[in-house]
Amino acid sequence: MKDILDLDRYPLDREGSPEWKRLVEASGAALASNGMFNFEGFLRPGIAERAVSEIRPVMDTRSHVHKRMHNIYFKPSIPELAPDHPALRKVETISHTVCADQIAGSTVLAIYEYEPLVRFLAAAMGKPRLHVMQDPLARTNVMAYRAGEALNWHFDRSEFTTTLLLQAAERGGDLEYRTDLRSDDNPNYDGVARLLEGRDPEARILRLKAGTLNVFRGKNTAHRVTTVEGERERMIAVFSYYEKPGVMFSDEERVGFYGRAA
Ligand SMILES: O=C(O)CCC(=O)C(=O)O
Ligand SMILES: [Fe+2]
Repeated sequence: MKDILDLDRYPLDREGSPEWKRLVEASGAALASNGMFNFEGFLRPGIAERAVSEIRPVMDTRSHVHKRMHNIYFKPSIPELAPDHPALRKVETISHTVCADQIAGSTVLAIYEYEPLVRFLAAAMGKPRLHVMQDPLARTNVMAYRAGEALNWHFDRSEFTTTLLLQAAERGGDLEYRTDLRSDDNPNYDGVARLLEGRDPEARILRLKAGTLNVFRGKNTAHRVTTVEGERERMIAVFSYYEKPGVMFSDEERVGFYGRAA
């Protein structure tokens, strides 16, 4: 793994050492204050390109194309909102998904399963343990966005999202986010409406470099990936970890996300 990840800069493999503890502390502090942390240069030079070349053949021929209109909640309705409330404004998402079962033996899956990474992430997130997902499709997804495509405004279902950018778009394809737009006890529908109308001055744009690991607290921070422009597709791996071992999606969830149950 030391040829794949920059373990000199990010000493995940030295659990318990002073430098490991410093990294856990700094990452946890960034999560608390900024809602995210980024490990730029997490992948050694040339590794992102290698990972992309492993995935490109299946991405080009067998990825699942997801194109749909949805609201920021990914729900058909919200009981306390009228159907025409501006917080329910629909937006369009288009992406291409490759599932874990299509990339067996890949560099990306080896990183996902790397036990020191799983242990480090748990420590940074303040959890006793994290586990890889058991679901053969959902455990890791690689998403591609081509010119004109975007992942539109949403809140995440899980508290944290862990991604690894493999290839950046020439332009666009940036992570735009509005920190703490809502909270567990205040849905702030008017604030959501303002954001969707493009009138929230607190929305920020983050331009990630290929090879960066991003851990993001997205449950109450609205976010989107802006529309990709140019020839080069944006390609990103999304890692799913859970506090419980053995997590699986239902057949319905798999069909909904990937167009197939197995
Ligand atoms: O592609 C990204 O940078 C963000 C992904 C994301 O928001 C998600 O998977 O929920
Ligand atoms: Fe998200």
